[in-house]
This record gives sequence, structure tokens and C-alpha cells, in this order.
Amino acid sequence: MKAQLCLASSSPRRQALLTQLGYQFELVAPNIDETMRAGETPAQFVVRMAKEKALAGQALLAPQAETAPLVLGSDTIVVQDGKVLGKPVDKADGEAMLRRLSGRAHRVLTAVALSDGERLEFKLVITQVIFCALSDAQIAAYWDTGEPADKAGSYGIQGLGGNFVRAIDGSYSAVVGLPLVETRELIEQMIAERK
Ligand SMILES: Cc1cn([C@H]2C[C@H](O)[C@@H](COP(=O)(O)OP(=O)(O)OP(=O)(O)O)O2)c(=O)[nH]c1=O
Repeated sequence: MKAQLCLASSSPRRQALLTQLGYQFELVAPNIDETMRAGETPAQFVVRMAKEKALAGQALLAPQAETAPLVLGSDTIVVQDGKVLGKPVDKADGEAMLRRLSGRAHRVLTAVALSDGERLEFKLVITQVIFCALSDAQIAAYWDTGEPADKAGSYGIQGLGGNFVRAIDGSYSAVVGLPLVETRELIEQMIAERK
């Protein structure tokens, strides 16, 4: 690959998924404001976050590079009944999220955006996940493992949280944080257009 690839993320899960795709890449960890705007839909919000991460990464890197690198940003949110469940702020918040998810369906929205310094392309992947019913004791025990603390919706499908998933319709890798097929398509398409 000619263009240098960079992942604008501090998520170890996204790093592992991009490695799984077979790419070599560098890392940059931009800080952006992740507050939803008034009137913004969950889909608009998650796409804006992915784009802002890619652009902020590009802004950090471009001054040092001869050719602007391809910078990938991604964002994941959990949505139920129109309400966005982001990362839990504390134990009470995390347990409340898990109680909401218990025995019901929710959607996981993951957006991935790629900037080459000029163009900014994106894809949005929506996956439905159905949880089994959870007791308060199960929720408390799960919170205490520490796994939910840094994850949207307070669970990790790739970890102990996977034990709660009755069904999934969509992209497993998108729920973990980076949709493999769509990310590869985005990168391949931009490289092809650049030649
Ligand atoms: C629902 C779910 C979310 N998650 C994770 C994916 C994301 O890393 C995190 C959602 O937070 P994000 O804000 O999307 O990402 P992040 O802060 O971890 O990383 P970045 O530096 O790229 O902004 O929740 C899982 O790992 N497993 C799951 O099953």
C-alpha cells in the first residue's frame, strides 16, 4: 500500500480489528468533544463523531507528512427506544443501562470514516442485538468484573457480555468497534481512487 494508514483511536479493540484486516498502521489519539447536539439523531451523531476523529487525526499528522496519510476514525453507540447509551459514567449508570438492555433488543451503531486530507468518506453499520433477561445479581456481578466501564452500553460482546447475547443480526465486528468488511471497502476504495 502506497498511502500510509493511521488509526485515530485509543481503543485496543479497534487496533486489533484493523490488524486482523492485515493492514500496517500508525496510531494517533485525538481528543474530541463527544457531546450530542440538540436535534441530532443517533445516526447523525455517531457519523459526526467518526468524521471528527478522522479529521482531528489528520490535523495532528498532516503537518509532519509529505503525503497526507489515510486516517481512520470510528465511533460506536448503543441505542434503545431512541435513547443513546454511551459509556457509563459510574456504577449506577452502568447498572441502569444493563437493566434497560435486559430481555430486550437494542441497536448498535458504528460509524467509520476515512480522510485522505481532501476527501472524507464514511460508512454506518447498524446491528440489532437481543439480550436475555438479567437478574440484578447478574448485573452487579458483571459490573464488578470491570469489563463494562469503558464500553458503550456497558457491555462487551467479545467478553463476558457475550454471555448475555441471545441473538445478533448484523456485523459482530461493528459491535466490537470496527466493521471489518466496510472498513476494508472504505480503505480499498480510497486507495484505488487516489492512484
Ligand atoms: C457494545 C460494545 C461496545 N464496545 C466498545 C467499542 C468502543 O471501543 C467503545 C465505545 O466507545 P467509542 O467512543 O466508540 O470508542 P473509544 O473511546 O473506545 O475509542 P476511540 O479512541 O476510538 O474513540 O465501546 C465493545 O468493545 N464491545 C461491545 O460489545
